[in-house]
Amino acid sequence: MEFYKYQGTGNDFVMVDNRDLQFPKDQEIIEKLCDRRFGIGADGLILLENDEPYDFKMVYYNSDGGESTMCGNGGRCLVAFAFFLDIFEENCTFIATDGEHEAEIHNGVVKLKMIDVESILSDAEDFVLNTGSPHYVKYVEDITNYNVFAEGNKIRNSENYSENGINVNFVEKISDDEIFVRTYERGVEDETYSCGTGVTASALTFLQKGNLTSIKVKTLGGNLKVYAEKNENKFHKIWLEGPAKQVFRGKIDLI
Ligand SMILES: N[C@H](CCC[C@H](N)C(=O)O)C(=O)O
Repeated sequence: MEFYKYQGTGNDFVMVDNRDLQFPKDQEIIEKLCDRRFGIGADGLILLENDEPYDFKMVYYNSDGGESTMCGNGGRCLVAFAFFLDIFEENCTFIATDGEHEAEIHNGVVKLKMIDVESILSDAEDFVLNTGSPHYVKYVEDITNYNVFAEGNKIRNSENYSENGINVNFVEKISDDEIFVRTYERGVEDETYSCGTGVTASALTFLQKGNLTSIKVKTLGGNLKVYAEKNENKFHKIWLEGPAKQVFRGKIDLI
């Protein structure tokens, strides 16, 4: 099987052109392909499929092999992959588990439209919202020394969230228009170098307090930007922008 490896600010994915629908959608095979010792190694695996009238369809799996909800960085990488395959020229639309998305690519930077966010809930001083995947957002001090794995694992497996899981984002304000986000990801069950839907969720909790319509977001794997328009406590016209790169391509036997 031919595959491509992409990364979007360090969140990395095995990409497969599955327009012939030949890929075996088997949890053990996908988990093995994502294994960093016994397989290709990735945070997730993404299938590109056909789905008229859209330019393509996104099917996303976490590295535990389970099919999951929307992946923002994966969506950006899939747009770059579809562009590489000459599926579209500059702008595209695709369908994913959370609905349809528009996107554009310029010089390796992908701008992806995210779904509208109807509400931001509170859990004590923290926030809970869904940006295509479920996210918990907690503001902390000294984020570079914060124990993201231990604290993220605790919240993800706590009574309120253990059944369906949740991605846990830790945020520190850097300036009036920049935050730093680190994320413990559901289905990877570890910290990833960035999480697109998590960066989006974190950005919205920051934007809800002021009048900004965009914010810069630093992650371990690189820098992103989030644009959003507020309408009371709802957000729309939400865009996630950042680089998406093809790292290598290869062939692998699936058995
Ligand atoms: N692990 C997430 C999906 C991928 C999210 C992340 N990689 C992103 O870029 O949004 C979940 O199961 O909810």
